[in-house]
Amino acid sequence: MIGCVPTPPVTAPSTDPSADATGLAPYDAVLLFSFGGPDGPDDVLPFLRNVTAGKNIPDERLAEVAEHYHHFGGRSPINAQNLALRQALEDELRRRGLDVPVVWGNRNWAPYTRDALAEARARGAHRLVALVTSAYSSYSGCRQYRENLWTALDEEGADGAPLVVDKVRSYFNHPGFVQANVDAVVEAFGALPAGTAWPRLVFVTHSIPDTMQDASQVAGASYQDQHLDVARTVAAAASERLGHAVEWDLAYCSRSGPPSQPWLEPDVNDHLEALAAAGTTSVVLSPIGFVSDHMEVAFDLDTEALETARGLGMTAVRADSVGVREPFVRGLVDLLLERAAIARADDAGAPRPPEQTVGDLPAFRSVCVPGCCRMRDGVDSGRPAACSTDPWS
Ligand SMILES: CC1=C(CCC(=O)O)c2cc3nc(cc4[nH]c(cc5[nH]c(cc1n2)c(C)c5CCC(=O)O)c(CCC(=O)O)c4C)C(CCC(=O)O)=C3C
Ligand SMILES: [Fe+2]
Repeated sequence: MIGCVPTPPVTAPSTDPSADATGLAPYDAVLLFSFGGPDGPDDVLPFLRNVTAGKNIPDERLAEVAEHYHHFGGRSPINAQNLALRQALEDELRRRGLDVPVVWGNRNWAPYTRDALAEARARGAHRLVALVTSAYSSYSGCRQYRENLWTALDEEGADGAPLVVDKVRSYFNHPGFVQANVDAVVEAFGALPAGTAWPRLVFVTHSIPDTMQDASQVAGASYQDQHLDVARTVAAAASERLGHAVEWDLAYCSRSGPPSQPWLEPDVNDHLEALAAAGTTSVVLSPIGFVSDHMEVAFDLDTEALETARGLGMTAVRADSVGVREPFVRGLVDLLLERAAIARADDAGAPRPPEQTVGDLPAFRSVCVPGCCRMRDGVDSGRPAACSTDPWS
């Protein structure tokens, strides 16, 4: 009936690829691969030392970040969130008749990557597919995970045949991730108190050093451009759902280098001040740079940025990150199946299947090119990394 046509979903309904009998073959386990976080006050300092080893982070910044964790009882929400995601993935895999274990490992805290690989081996796995809990490509969200994985594979496989691990592409422009963000933004608009002025939508992500931003372009589109692509797509879909044009910006949080080192700007707090000065009285913050409401969201946004907004007399609501929202979890399982179909095509020397995307950018590579996401423009981090065609891997 004309006039009752529902808004087309961002996710194009697809035939369920798991209907194909090959399922996740050649993979026999899934690695949920994350950052890690402290489980109690005694973990905070050793965790921070793990994260910042070899990094140029001033001591004052470390002390300040330790305080963020202690403010929440010395415990990051990230581990419980990863357990919930693992459960949601297992449930969705079972729902589709895909019976493979999901093991969980972190770069910076227990359970470590190496332990997860050992668990997968104990459960009979030989070849794993890894899902990184970072949707975007840069040294921090791609290569650093692959370097850690290379080391963990080397250590875990020291006494026998190493496991093989392939990685799902950076999935910022996968329909499931985008759809879950659209849903969260639309809900956040609905959560503003009645009578609030039409808000500005401020997308937020983790700041990175300008040098890392420059280096990220090797992957095809820079870290910043990946976010701008998602922001545009989410804002357009949200405008359509809300029946009103949404004006948006991209701002950054969690900068941590020395002040002399340029990082991506504007900082979300500075940006809120600029918006207030220009007459904006209400905002929705959408943390598109993060997949769960971990410490960077709980502290930098919910504690700091919302406080800044209140101090400026603004009405502010934070949209959820994608977490275990259904379109996101479904999308991750679609990505696992997509990666398996790519592996089968590559193994057979056959053409790869099409990959689903939304927005203006193409699907990112499943196997990174040499030097992908290297730390500094023109200079490799000098460490071998898994899941790439680097000559040493
Ligand atoms: C792009 C990006 C993501 C998103 C992609 C992804 O999710 O991977 C991310 C996520 C996270 N970052 C996290 C925590 C920290 N990040 C730090 C430091 C840094 N992050 C960076 C970038 C990113 N970080 C960078 C360029 C640095 C400087 C040092 C370096 O070059 O690596 C530091 C050191 C102290 C500080 O200076 O803040 C901490 C404690 C947690 C855990 C939260 C929890 O515990 O709940 C998570 C999920
Ligand atoms: Fe990469």
